[in-house]
Amino acid sequence: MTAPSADPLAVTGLSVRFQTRAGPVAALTEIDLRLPAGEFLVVVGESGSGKSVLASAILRALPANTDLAGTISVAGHDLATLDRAALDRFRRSHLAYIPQSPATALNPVRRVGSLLLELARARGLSPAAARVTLRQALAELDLDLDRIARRYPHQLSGGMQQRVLNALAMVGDPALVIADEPTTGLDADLVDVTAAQLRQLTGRGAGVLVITHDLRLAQRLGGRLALLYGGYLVESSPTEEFFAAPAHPYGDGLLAALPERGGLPIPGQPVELTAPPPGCPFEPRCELRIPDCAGPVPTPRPVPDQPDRHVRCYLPAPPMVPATAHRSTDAAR
Ligand SMILES: Nc1ncnc2c1ncn2[C@@H]1O[C@H](COP(=O)(O)OP(=O)(O)OP(=O)(O)O)[C@@H](O)[C@H]1O
Ligand code: NI
Repeated sequence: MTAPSADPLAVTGLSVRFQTRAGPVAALTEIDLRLPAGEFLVVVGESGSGKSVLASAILRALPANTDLAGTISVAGHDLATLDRAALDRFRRSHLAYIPQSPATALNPVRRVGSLLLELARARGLSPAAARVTLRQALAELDLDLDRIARRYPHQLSGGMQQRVLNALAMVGDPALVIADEPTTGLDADLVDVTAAQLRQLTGRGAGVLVITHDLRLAQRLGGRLALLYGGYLVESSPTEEFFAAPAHPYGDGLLAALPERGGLPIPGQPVELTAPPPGCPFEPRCELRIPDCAGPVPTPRPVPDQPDRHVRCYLPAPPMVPATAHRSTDAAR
């Protein structure tokens, strides 16, 4: 069912609008993304920037009050063309999804063991193979399949639920793995194991999309980084190059907010998605703004001399300086 040469994920011109009583919420606007096999795509951005909506859009799990424009292809398939049953089969067999709130992700009336084995078998494994793979993935995360098998999901702690879902992603050969904050509630050792497991998945050829607040985790995973702000993809860069010198002023601000880089929070408030500014969404908070930034929204363009980086920014020479360098004057104020 998978086209062999297709990327695990390709998103073109994706916009998502929620119709609410307060008016339309512009959760995502004109997003283009590509995730090749065997690579990481790390999505970062502050709370409300649209990260989880992106995951839901890819999974076609958005609520009914949603207008979606653009195309999303998973392993060469446009899921919009599938009916409910085919969509469900496709998701179970080709996709692994680690949701942001594991508590609501596991069927509350099913015992953990039989639920996990059923989900593992949907990825095409025999019962025996499913059991072996699950047992091993759980053991790496310090969980014993036999000890948790007869429990119900609510009888597991939040951290255990997170680990159960992370382990499930390791089963079979999903073409695309989407992990929304996979390290929530895990201590440093388990974060290490989780990073290693995600790396195993890329090693086996999966495309792995990781959504995270944890910039250190993003840096460790590498691959490419997609920076969201107010529902726009404001920068797309190799992760290493982003951390060396972000191209977008918002990226620069995020890094400057890290404790080890000065801990200066970005001034101002996130975008009001029911009434976004007419220009660049970051303009009201941007210390480097120029008159152009007030509108219209800049289109993505390659960073000068770095064709594998794209930025939505009017600055003729985007920051591209080691983060915090131009903020030192603020710190001295
Ligand atoms: N069903 C919905 N109806 C209306 N607005 C919604 C709906 N779902 C999400 N939103 C809004 O869309 C925006 C993006 O939400 P999203 O959950 O993607 O943020 P996020 O980047 O994942 O944040 P966090 O880091 O807190 O998880 C938010 O302003 C949110 O309130
Ligand atoms: Ni989220």
